[in-house]
Amino acid sequence: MQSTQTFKKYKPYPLVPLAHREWASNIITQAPIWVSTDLRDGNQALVAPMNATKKLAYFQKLVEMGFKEIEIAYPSASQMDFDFCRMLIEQNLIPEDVRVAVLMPSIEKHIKRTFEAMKGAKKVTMHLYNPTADNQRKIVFDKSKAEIIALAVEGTRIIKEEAAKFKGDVMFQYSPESFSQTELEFARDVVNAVISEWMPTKNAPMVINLPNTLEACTPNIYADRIEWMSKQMLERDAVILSVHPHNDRGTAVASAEMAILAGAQRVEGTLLGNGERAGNVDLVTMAFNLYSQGIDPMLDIYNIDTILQEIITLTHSTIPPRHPYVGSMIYTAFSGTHQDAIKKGMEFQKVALDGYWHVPYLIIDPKDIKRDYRDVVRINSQSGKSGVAYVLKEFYGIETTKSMQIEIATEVQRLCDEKGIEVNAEEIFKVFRQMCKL
Ligand SMILES: CC(=O)SCCNC(=O)CCNC(=O)[C@H](O)C(C)(C)COP(=O)(O)OP(=O)(O)OC[C@H]1O[C@@H](n2cnc3c(N)ncnc32)[C@H](O)[C@@H]1OP(=O)(O)O
Ligand SMILES: CC(C)C(=O)C(=O)O
Repeated sequence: MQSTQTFKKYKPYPLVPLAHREWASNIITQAPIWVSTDLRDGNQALVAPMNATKKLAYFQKLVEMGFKEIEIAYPSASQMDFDFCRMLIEQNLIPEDVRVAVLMPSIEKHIKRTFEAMKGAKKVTMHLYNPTADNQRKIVFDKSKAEIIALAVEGTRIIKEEAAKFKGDVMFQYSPESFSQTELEFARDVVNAVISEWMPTKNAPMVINLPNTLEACTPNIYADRIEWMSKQMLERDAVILSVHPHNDRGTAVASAEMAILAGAQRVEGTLLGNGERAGNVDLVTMAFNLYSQGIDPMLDIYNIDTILQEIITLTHSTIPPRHPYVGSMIYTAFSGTHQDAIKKGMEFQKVALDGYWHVPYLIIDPKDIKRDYRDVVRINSQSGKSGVAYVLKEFYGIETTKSMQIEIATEVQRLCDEKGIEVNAEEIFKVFRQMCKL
């Protein structure tokens, strides 16, 4: 093995001084406020960002799924983004119950341009961000902590001034971008300075969004940070605490879930986790995680295969076969003992009286998302007699005795070994016919 010390250039992530940690004893009992950022954060990561026609088709899918808050653009970034906002507003394409969100930097001309883009919108979230992490302050902005706070407060002040003239309902959102690498005390100071400038009330709350911009710590530490911030924030009752997890360490879903345990009320993410680098948090997986715990996900995920087919066409992406809940292989077992348990579980499920799902190895009932029970078992050299019996029953309605199953499975196994790949139902039926001399 090559000897290398390069790992030493990475600093370990600091622990959080949390005296009485509460989140670890909590459970999730309801869906958070979902915010899709597919059309902004998701879109900015595509090789070919969507044009207005594609964005509109995507927007309509998000509405169909039941999203009530959708980040649609960074309007001051490009004419395309600006025009997309105008199109939605002027053609009255935003349903009454949907709030659209737009992102802007703390730069006066950008803020004014953003308000111009949103003129006529009935419900809008004006989302201000500026990076706050040490490396951003020093390297990118060459600003002191006090200057970074001043930048955030000045942006807030300008938005407040513009919002006072705006006809629609404005929700203000602030993100200390790169929160995940910002010293906690400083993140608190920036956020509290912004809250003090905006002065939200219980009846007119604002959003504080704490992004895991570059996911750099384990989900438990992110949760500690969220709980710490939640306890240190001014006007907590007038703040909707939001999170925006990214997936750099591959743990965005866990981070988001633990953040909810720690007090987050709102989650920003994308369908299938599209987004910068390793992506944003995957809201489809999050919604199904709630669903599989008996919690209403508050999103229409029942036609998810149809919706996602349209989404991946728009973004030129694919769904990995092992993607949780929605991959093509998620409800399929090849291995014999799993197939045996599934077969027995399916039989038990037919007579179960308690209304709950009991089938081993299937996280949810595939029928809930209109998948076919036939695909639950596929046969290769790892399969056994129960699997073969399952296929004969599902595809041909053939009941087999245990001794027949052993005989057929032995021959099917020989065939699989010979072919080195799975055998299909037709081939299994052929073996059955030969054995039974039909
Ligand atoms: C984590 C996120 O996803 S944040 C969103 C990221 N999305 C995007 O960047 C897409 C939209 N961005 C853009 O269109 C452009 O970057 C713009 C219009 C914002 C700025 O464009 P330009 O003026 O050409 O500068 P550039 O793209 O190089 O951006 C860097 C400048 O913005 C400043 N800046 C970056 N973020 C912010 C912010 N939130 N508030 C204020 N200034 C900012 C940087 O300090 C730098 O300023 P400098 O030129 O004085 O050094
Ligand atoms: C602007 C913020 C919310 C962002 O996109 C991020 O931090 O990833």
